[in-house]
Amino acid sequence: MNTTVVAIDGPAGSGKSSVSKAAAAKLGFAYLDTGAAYRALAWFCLERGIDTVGADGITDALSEFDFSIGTDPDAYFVRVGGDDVTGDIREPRVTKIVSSVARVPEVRSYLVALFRKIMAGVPNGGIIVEGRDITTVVAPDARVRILLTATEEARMGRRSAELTGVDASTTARELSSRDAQDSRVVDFMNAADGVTTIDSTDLDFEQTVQAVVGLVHSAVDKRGAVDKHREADKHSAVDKHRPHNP
Ligand SMILES: Nc1ncnc2c1ncn2[C@@H]1O[C@H](COP(=O)(O)OP(=O)(O)O)[C@@H](O)[C@H]1O
Ligand SMILES: Nc1ccn([C@@H]2O[C@H](COP(=O)(O)OP(=O)(O)O)[C@@H](O)[C@H]2O)c(=O)n1
Repeated sequence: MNTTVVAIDGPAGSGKSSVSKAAAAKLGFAYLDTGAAYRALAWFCLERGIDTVGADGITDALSEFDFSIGTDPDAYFVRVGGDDVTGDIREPRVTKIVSSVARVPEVRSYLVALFRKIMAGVPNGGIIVEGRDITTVVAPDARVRILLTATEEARMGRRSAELTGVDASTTARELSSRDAQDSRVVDFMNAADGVTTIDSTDLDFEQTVQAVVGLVHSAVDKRGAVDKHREADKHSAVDKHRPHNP
């Protein structure tokens, strides 16, 4: 079966993870959170006491980085070796260093290859893959490519609502400096050619999920129509060339 790949990029707090997971569940698709892999590697470096200022220690760590992730949107998990790190990778100490880990070219090529392998092995009819470079690097040929945005104010408001006990202005400062650092590696603020922008600033969560699901449905319907057309053309070509037996 042909897997429908849906690629979603966007800045921190735009709703990539939560919206992609909910949309995947609605569509019966798999879900791949690529940011979780960068976070898990950052967590692994902290556990091992690896210096993340220089790139060498991080690159060396890749050979021992035993990462696994759940792609069922209803049974999401992130593991490193025998440790379930699903919650730990969201800790502020990980968020603080993740961009330093993600800027290393060897890390990016290693993880991009891993993402493609995971995408190729999904059992479902489709997969939603979300991150920063999915529409441009990981899956530029995806059937549906989306840039999910929201104003900085909306994104910061959403993120600080999630992080209880952390001062809102600290969250805002950290989010904007992480976006700035990440933007130096890949452009996820501007839609590449052929990428559809969904601005969720004035949409609630359900409306945003619906916008993604709607784009997927129309792309799949369009593809179905093209396939039917091709099939009809094929048959008429066969009929044309069939020897006429009176
Ligand atoms: N359209 C929306 N309206 C309101 N809240 C939203 C919307 N989209 C996402 N959220 C909430 O914003 C927060 C950040 O979303 P998240 O999926 O973690 O973003 P990202 O993965 O892009 O960093 C979550 O609490 C999520 O439920
Ligand atoms: N495709 C991706 C996904 C994430 N990342 C990095 O991983 C970090 C964490 O990603 P995330 O999606 O979990 O971040 P949030 O937007 O959820 O806060 C980002 O800040 C980037 O540094 C990346 O470089 N490329």
